This record gives sequence, structure tokens and C-alpha cells, in this order.
Amino acid sequence: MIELEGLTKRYGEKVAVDHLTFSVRPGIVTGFLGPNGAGKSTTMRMMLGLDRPTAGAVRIDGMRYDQLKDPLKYIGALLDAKAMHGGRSAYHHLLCLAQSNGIDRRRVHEVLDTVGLTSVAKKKAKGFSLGMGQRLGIAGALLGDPRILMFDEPVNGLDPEGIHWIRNLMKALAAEGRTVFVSSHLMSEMALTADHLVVIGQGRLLADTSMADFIARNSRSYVRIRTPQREQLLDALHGAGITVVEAGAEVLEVDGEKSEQIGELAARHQIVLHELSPQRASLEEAFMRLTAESVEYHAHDGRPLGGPEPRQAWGPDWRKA
Ligand SMILES: Nc1ncnc2c1ncn2[C@@H]1O[C@H](COP(=O)(O)OP(=O)(O)OP(=O)(O)O)[C@@H](O)[C@H]1O
Repeated sequence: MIELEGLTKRYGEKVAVDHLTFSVRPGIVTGFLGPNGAGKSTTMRMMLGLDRPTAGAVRIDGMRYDQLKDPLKYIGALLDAKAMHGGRSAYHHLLCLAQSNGIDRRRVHEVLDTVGLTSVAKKKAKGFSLGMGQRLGIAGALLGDPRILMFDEPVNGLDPEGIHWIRNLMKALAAEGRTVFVSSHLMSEMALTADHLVVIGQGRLLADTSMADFIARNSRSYVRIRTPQREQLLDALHGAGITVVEAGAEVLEVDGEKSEQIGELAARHQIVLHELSPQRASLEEAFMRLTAESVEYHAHDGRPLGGPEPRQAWGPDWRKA
């Protein structure tokens, strides 16, 4: 269990982490989500005692990191896979870590096997691909057989096979009852891995919720419609008491699962439809809506990069709008 209480980090004027309070529970994968610059890495560094908080505290199983005896046996972390001595072989890198942390050298062979690097254990780490480096970093995190694991953007730059492997590994570690905390800036990635979500923006807590809840609240279903007879269709929909949203130059949207009703209505009024498709809003869109206010680096039009189009709602009074 990891507990954060009012955790805050300032760099001069910049508040990188702003009064974060939440807990990371064992037995599940907790996703730590936020746009670039949200403060995820800074938070994780403070959790590991690598940065000193300006205010607040982190407790690892009830203790501060510097109170842990043999910390690698409590908490293992992958922060920056490239931060290792490239001149050493994978085996020696892990052996040094094991020896300086009172860990049996037998574990080195075990973790090399777990991450699938046994056949290249004697090769120098500087010749490793990104994926192999990532696996070696994970081997280091697993070395002390810790109950708590932390991964900062572990799938960044990996090929599909590597991504699949990391997802399964995280789920397996959680299924063993461990606490697994993983950061990402991709909602789609978290949707496949995490059971619980902690979302931050500009250092502040935006959501602390189960993944199932987040999906239930945010995956809006709607119908996308394109027609060359826009005004007739708006009148017909209005007449049937259906609220329409204009989502683009020629695109209309109606909330809910009403495609059959709309198709029949259009047929009755002899309105031509070029598209009538049921849709489900992506979780990525929901995440972007949630963090839109706190995205630090915006695209040229003032919207967050890839952010949702501004939308205009059309109710019964759409003509007066
Ligand atoms: N040593 C530092 N000195 C000054 N500002 C810093 C320092 N470290 C981080 N920051 C700032 O704090 C904020 C949070 O950075 P952090 O790296 O924690 O975000 P992040 O969520 O991990 O982002 P990313 O997804 O891009 O890695 C950023 O605005 C960053 O510029």
C-alpha cells in the first residue's frame, strides 16, 4: 500500500505537484494518468525518496522511504530504463544491484528468466534495443521480490509484442497480491491494463476512480449522421423531440442508441442520409475532456493537441441560435 498525503513539490514559482492525496492499493493495477508535464514523474520520484517534497508525505506500508530497511525488497521501480551503466553486461548490472541490496545472487538468474533475457545475459547493456533495456529495467525492479512495483511509462517506444508482454506482467504481479502503480499519458493503454485510475493535471488530482466507473461514466454512445438535407432533418428530429448536436461542417450527432428511430424518421420524411452510424466515444476523448483545462502545451488553435472539436448543441430552438 502506498499513501500520499498532501504531497507537494515546487520548483521556484512552478508547482509541479500540488497537494496530492490518494492511496495505491494492493492486488490491483493502478494507472497514473496525466498529460505531458502533469507531474507524474516528479510524484513517482518523491514516492521513491529521490526528490524531497516541499510539503506533505508518502508512506510505503506505513513508513517513509528512508525508513525502509533494504528498500528494494519493499518497492521496485522502473523509472528511466536508460539510466544504467551501459558498459556492464545485463547479468553484472543485476548482480551489482543484488549485492548492494543484500539480495541473493540466485534472484539474478530468476529475474533474467522472468523477463526473457537469459540468452543475452552476458551481453553489454549498451548494445540492447529499447525493448531489451526496458526488460532489464523491469528485471531490476523485480530483483528484491518486492510487494510494491512502480513503472513510469513502461510501454513507451515498445513494439506490440513488448507492450503485450508488459501488460500481462503487470496484471500477473497484481494477481499475486502486489501493489502495481503504472504511469502513462495514454488512456487507451490504461483501459487495457488498469483496474483503478488516478488522473492528474498540472500537479492536481482530477480523478481517483475505478476503471469500470470511468468507462461507465465516459463512454457516451451516440449516432453520427450526414445528410445533404440538413435543415429538413433538423426539423424532423426536432418534431420528434430529439436533441441534435452539430459536430462538424456536415455532421450531426444524437445522443443515445437511436439509429433505427432516426433512420425510420428520415425515411418517413423522404430525407436522404449519407451516413447513419452508431458510435461510442473513446475513453481517450473522455480523458482529454477531463484534462483539457490543465494541458500545458496546446496546439495552435488553443485546443489541446488532438482535443475534441468545439461543439454546438441544437435543441428545439436551433433556428433561433
Ligand atoms: N528539476 C526540475 N526543475 C524545474 N522544473 C521541473 C523539474 N522537474 C520537473 N519540472 C517541471 O514540473 C512539471 C512536471 O514534470 P513531470 O516530469 O513530473 O511531468 P510528467 O507528468 O512526468 O510529464 P511527462 O509525461 O512529459 O514525462 C513540468 O512542468 C516540468 O517542467
